[in-house]
Amino acid sequence: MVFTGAVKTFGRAGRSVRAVDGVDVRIGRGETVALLGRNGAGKSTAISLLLGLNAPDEGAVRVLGRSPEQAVRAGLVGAMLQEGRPIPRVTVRELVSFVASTYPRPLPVAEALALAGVTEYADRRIDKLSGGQTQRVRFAVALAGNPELIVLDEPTAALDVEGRRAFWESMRAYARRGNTVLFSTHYLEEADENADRIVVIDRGRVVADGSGAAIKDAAGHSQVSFDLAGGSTEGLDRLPGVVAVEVTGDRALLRTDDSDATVVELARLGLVRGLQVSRATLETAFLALTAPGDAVLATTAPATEKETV
Ligand SMILES: Nc1ncnc2c1ncn2[C@@H]1O[C@H](COP(=O)(O)OP(=O)(O)OP(=O)(O)O)[C@@H](O)[C@H]1O
Repeated sequence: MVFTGAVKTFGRAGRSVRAVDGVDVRIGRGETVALLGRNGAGKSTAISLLLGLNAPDEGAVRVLGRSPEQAVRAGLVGAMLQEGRPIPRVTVRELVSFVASTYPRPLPVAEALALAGVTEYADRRIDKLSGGQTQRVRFAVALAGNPELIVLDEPTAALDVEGRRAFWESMRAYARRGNTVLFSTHYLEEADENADRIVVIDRGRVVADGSGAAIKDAAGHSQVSFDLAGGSTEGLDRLPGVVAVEVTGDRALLRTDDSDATVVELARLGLVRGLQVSRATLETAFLALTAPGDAVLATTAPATEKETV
């Protein structure tokens, strides 16, 4: 799956929004990729381009070597979108069987039900299920055609903790079969826990692309603080890794992109009283990347060695 300089603008000249503003992303076969961004960042619009629901104004989007429309028509792409269709008054098994019958090479129905974790209530009517159960039925529907790529737009938005856990377990079982997954979320932990790679999107642009660890390293500085105990602050900004120094009262706070090196040098200097280290989190990185105003542009190595979907 490849976005090449993709642009999608809504509205007329003068009052237009570039919802997707020059996106270049390549996803390899078998990868699980999270599209992470705040509300209105452009995630759903990017997904609509991928599914052929919208056409890019500029650039191109290709899926499995075809146009998105062709890939969807060939049953190669399954999707679970935000706006739920009305829930039919049929059983789970009836719905999944019907959807499977419309594809050229569907999954056996029992397999789709098992993968989505809905076997237990397969003979219940969908309109009698809980929100979490319904969401997993929607996942079973997306799997029914045996797609190679599945696209999930904020799949766990309305789920409680247990519902989320169960949902991600199902998603990972599907990914382990060698399939490709792209999901959007604004939950950082979900992206970090369930994706091999995170693409952070902000104001329609990709502002970071890499593993959770790489994004943390690139944009989220660790903090090292210690008591000055009356000592001087001279030279602290030149310690290894240090990118910023703040002093509050008698406490120094160093922002560093290599906390180990900073701590080793502080220890050598004997500056260890009340020493505390807080590691960069994906959250600090995400906030830095999507800060209002000029975003910190930090794109980490996106190159994938896997065959492109
Ligand atoms: N059909 C449309 N007409 C006009 N503007 C739109 C349309 N769809 C999206 N937009 C605008 O494009 C921008 C990106 O929206 P999009 O829905 O892609 O973001 P998102 O990251 O999916 O947000 P959320 O997390 O809230 O779902 C927003 O400013 C939105 O208002």
